[in-house]
Amino acid sequence: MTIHHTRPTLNVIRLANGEGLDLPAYESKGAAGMDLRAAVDADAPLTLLPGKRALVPTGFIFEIPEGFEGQVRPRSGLAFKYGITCLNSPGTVDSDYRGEVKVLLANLGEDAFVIERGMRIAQMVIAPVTQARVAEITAAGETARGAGGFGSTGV
Ligand SMILES: O=c1ccn([C@H]2C[C@H](O)[C@@H](COP(=O)(O)OP(=O)(O)OP(=O)(O)O)O2)c(=O)[nH]1
Ligand SMILES: [Mg+2]
Repeated sequence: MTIHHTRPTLNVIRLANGEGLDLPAYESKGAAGMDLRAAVDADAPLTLLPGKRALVPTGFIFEIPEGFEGQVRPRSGLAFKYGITCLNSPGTVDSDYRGEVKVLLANLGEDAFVIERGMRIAQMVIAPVTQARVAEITAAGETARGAGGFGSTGV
């Protein structure tokens, strides 16, 4: 992949429960997201029953650079094979958040899913964001679309 811009640095702080875990990493040269690993106890894998959700620790604090966000997204393989997804997808990690990043996994499959320590459970995309100024006005500007939406152009 040709990098067309300066790569921001993501500072990470390893927590006690992250001891020994691989750093979040891009698994291929052009991967959009870095994979996040489950920091569950090695002796106590987490069993996610069908229809249930769980907040899974990653073992790290991330200092998301200002002007960016972390988007926590499902891994398509886990979704396809087991129905495992991120309930709040995409999860939002704010640049001023200094707590442990966690992944809200949900099991939409039919079978129990066991999450072992170090398993790659989700991926995080670092994406630029803009904070808009909010300005209240009295009438919206006219457009051809107007108020048409939700299928107004056909399906
Ligand atoms: O998948 C996620 C989503 C969020 N967070 C953390 C980082 C984020 O900065 C914070 C707040 O997330 P969000 O704004 O989505 O949740 P909220 O319900 O609005 O909580 P808050 O009132 O703390 O903003 O929770 C995670 O670790 N993982
Ligand atoms: Mg919030």
